[in-house]
Amino acid sequence: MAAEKEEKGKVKRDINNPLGYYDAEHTKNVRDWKQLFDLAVENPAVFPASHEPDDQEIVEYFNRWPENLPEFREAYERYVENVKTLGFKLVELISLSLGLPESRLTEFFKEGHASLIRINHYPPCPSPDLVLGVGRHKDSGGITILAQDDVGGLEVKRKTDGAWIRVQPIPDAFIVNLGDVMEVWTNEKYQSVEHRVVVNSDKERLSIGFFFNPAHHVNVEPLYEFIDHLNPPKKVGNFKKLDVENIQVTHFKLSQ
Ligand SMILES: O=C(O)CCC(=O)C(=O)O
Ligand SMILES: [Fe+2]
Repeated sequence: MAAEKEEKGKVKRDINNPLGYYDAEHTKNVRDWKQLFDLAVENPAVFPASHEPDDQEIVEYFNRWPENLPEFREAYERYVENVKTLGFKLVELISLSLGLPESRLTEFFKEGHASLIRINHYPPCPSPDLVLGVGRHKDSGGITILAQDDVGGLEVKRKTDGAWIRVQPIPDAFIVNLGDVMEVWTNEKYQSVEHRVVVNSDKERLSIGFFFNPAHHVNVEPLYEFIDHLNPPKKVGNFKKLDVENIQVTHFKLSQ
């Protein structure tokens, strides 16, 4: 147990680099019942230095690799290559489903997309009615491709009546969520989905999210194809300016 704590300490997020292990994530100022490990997808990973809209500065972050798990890096790199390919494919299909050319949206992900992988571990919780694994939120980027084990706990909010609907785990299947950036591009034709994670008292749960984010220099605004006199632009702004939480790297609250 002590050795495990020491190993986690070696790969812990710090003030200079928000990637790595973290166990004090907050959603809407409430602490989540989970531990996480964040990794960048591109190398180097380039992000805005802050979420101030006028700040043009960028920063590069490096991944942390656990010393005692040499096979982790190789497995990660293989996973990333494949999930990235799937991400580009899905965004092409989303473009086509909107009546746009196949590459209309993927062009925003070229030249260093700011994508992240987050590995979530939700330990069993003695009071599952009092806390959430992750509080309600929307993902900020383009799309999220989520792998989960067979325990369950993810819930999405149904837009028609606000009810929380459990997403039943399906073996070997991914869950794909639309994020805020997709909602802005499509001028709200496609909307990001609110979701949360509930925990339980007897089983731990694992999930891995791939957050497919456009490149840091992309100005996220409604595409002209979705603007006309009946549909004025609903949200304008920069990716950095969006009211994001949870995954935007510049938005992380650092504990030290
Ligand atoms: O663990 C899950 O199923 C979802 C986690 C999540 O929503 C997130 O990390 O943004
Ligand atoms: Fe999420």
